[in-house]
Amino acid sequence: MSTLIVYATKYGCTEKAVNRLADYLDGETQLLNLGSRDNKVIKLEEYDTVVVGGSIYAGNIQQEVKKFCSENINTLLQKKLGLFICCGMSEKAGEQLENSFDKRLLEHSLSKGYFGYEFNFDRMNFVSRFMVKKLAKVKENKSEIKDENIKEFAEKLQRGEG
Ligand SMILES: Cc1cc2nc3c(=O)[nH]c(=O)nc-3n(C[C@H](O)[C@H](O)[C@H](O)COP(=O)(O)O)c2cc1C
Repeated sequence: MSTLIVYATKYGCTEKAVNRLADYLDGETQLLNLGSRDNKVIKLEEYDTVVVGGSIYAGNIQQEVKKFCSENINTLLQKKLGLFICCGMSEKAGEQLENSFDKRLLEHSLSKGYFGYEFNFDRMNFVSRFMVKKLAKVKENKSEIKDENIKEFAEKLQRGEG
């Protein structure tokens, strides 16, 4: 199995999560950070499995992820597909995941995951810090990456079950 993991991250949480996912997947795995400037040209046709995900800001996934999905939807619908998000409000994870991806991709995906969250105050600007303190009621750095969820996601994807 050759897998491409496509993701976007603002403060690095999603990057940590996809590195863990790569460890749980068999075969060759390649990472594509949509926010990075020095990406190699990726040919989606070369992968039989594609995982797409990112983190949630103001209820939605980053624009780069939306753009990638809409530009490649027909190819993604031919792949073994996994979709995931990282987000701070775990009780809203299901709803926010459904908001983030096209219905056809959600229906086609073999595995949908919630990979947890991090709040990294050292890297946030003043406005973000203020919003997180007010809305999430968190005041210091916190890391809650859900290793069990990532493992389960990888297993489901590899079993090929919906
Ligand atoms: C300004 C800001 C807005 C956020 N908005 C949401 C939100 O609407 N819903 C949510 O569940 N989490 C929200 N979060 C939490 C992020 O999704 C979470 O911190 C995530 O782990 C960040 O991942 P990243 O470092 O890969 O970008 C927000 C965080 C910040 C800093």
